[in-house]
Amino acid sequence: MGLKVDLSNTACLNHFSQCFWFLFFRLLVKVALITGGASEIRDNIVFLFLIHGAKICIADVQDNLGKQVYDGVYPASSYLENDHPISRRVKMKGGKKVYWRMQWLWVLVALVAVFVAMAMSSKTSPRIALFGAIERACPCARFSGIVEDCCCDYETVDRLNGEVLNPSLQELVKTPFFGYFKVKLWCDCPFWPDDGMCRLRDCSVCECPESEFPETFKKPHRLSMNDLVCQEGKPQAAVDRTLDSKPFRGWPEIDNPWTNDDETNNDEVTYVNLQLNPERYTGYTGTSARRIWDAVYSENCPKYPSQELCQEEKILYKLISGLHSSISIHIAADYLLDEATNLWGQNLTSMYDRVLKYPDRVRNLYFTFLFVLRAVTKAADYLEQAEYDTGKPNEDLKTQSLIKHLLYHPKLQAACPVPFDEAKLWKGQGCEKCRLWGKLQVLRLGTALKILFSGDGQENSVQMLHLQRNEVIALMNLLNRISESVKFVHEMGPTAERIMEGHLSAHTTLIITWKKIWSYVLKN
Ligand SMILES: Cc1cc2nc3c(=O)[nH]c(=O)nc-3n(C[C@H](O)[C@H](O)[C@H](O)COP(=O)(O)OP(=O)(O)OC[C@H]3O[C@@H](n4cnc5c(N)ncnc54)[C@H](O)[C@@H]3O)c2cc1C
Repeated sequence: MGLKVDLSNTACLNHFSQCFWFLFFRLLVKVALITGGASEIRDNIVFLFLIHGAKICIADVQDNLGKQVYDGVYPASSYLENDHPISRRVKMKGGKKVYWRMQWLWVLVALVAVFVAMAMSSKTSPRIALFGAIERACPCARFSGIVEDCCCDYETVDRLNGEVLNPSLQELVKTPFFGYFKVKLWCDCPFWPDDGMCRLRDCSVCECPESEFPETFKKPHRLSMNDLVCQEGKPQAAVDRTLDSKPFRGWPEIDNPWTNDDETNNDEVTYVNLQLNPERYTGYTGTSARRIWDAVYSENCPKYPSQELCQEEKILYKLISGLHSSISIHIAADYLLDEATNLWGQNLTSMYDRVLKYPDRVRNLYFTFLFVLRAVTKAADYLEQAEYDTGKPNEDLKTQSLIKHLLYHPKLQAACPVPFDEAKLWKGQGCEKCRLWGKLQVLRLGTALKILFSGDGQENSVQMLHLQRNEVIALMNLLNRISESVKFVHEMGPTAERIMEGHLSAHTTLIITWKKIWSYVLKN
């Protein structure tokens, strides 16, 4: 049959998409797509439905040759009216009942096909149940086994994070001790002139009045020189020491040699309430923001991804990348969706485009989490004995008990006692290479590095570790931030991937399907 139908005819297509059954079938196809049906079956279902819709559409066009083309909605029920070609044809074979039976047959066939597709895909892909409930499988089937260079597997990390770490950390960062951070927000950029301006109001930091900042934080505690044991004639290197039986000796005001920031100059520092300054989308984008990341990567990992990189350099790269992933996840988790209405929410597309699409970035996030967790557990004795005094005794007791709960939780001890084995790295004295990190200006990671690579790597060393109050605050907040990112990836990652990958394959499928319809129509 040499039927010529112009499928680009908009009236036809309008009518096409308004057909009730076609929409219903399309819904079923969507379910098949979301559940990740095997591509062959999925294509055929789409093809089948579109052909059915096309037949109705063709019949309409045939029926209206020489008449005015339809305008507006043509409801499905009108197929059953007397003057409609299909219902007329159906009536000749027994009237409306036969027609309806035909439609139910279609529905039955469609449902069977969808369930077969779901069953076939269930072995290989994470699932969404038919009515929207997310089945909690592994975060992404791709991430299983031991986290590279670490001593725990992905499943354990997700479980421990969900059951122990994240809930405790969320509580901990709300306590007064961990809620305030002393920071020098303004300093000259050593790399290029920068006005530090960004587009959104949300970019600016909400500083807190000095009166709100705990009094105890303002009294400096200087270590006596007896506490400092010189190493290679550099007193600043002497603060890097492993732990002894009485680790905590008050909060010192000594600069961290692993970072460039000098927060000890009290004239220029401001106090921020971290709860009022969540890490989220700030509108800091474009070349300015990207330039910073470029500088961070090129300064610290100039040869990446060359094979010549030594283990230490690879670790440095993974830490930066993991931190970068965590920041990107937070931006996506709390995004300004509509500036006009000030609507905030999750942006799963951004999360997918910036992080999930690149499995290495997810792996680096998990790696950084375990690295920082190891720093925290290694400093357990120190952190347990530290004073969390903010002048609010009840709150401070709670802080102390939360710290103990976190550090000595039996599940953590049992499942992941040594999240990362730093003993395999930086065995030599001094480790000038590691001091590259000083350029990072990232106090948080700097603190983790300071704990992990203090002293000469001997577990029994009696030399001392001294942490600033600000460093401990930064460290626990960092652990919490990465814990949030890992949790978000675990909970929302599969949905984001399914939506994004579904979109991509839906577009591809549609193009292929239109081609099939076109050649089918031409042949018949
Ligand atoms: C320290 C720091 C903190 C920031 N905090 C915020 C914030 O709180 N809120 C906010 O809105 N913006 C923040 N920004 C800016 C934000 O990180 C992005 O730079 C900005 O949103 C622009 O993003 P982008 O998509 O252009 O790519 P960027 O995130 O700028 O990435 C630049 C390039 O780095 C590579 N890359 C990206 N991610 C990774 C990864 N995980 N591992 C390896 N390579 C990667 C890619 O090639 C990418 O094109 C921060 C930037 C920095 C440097």
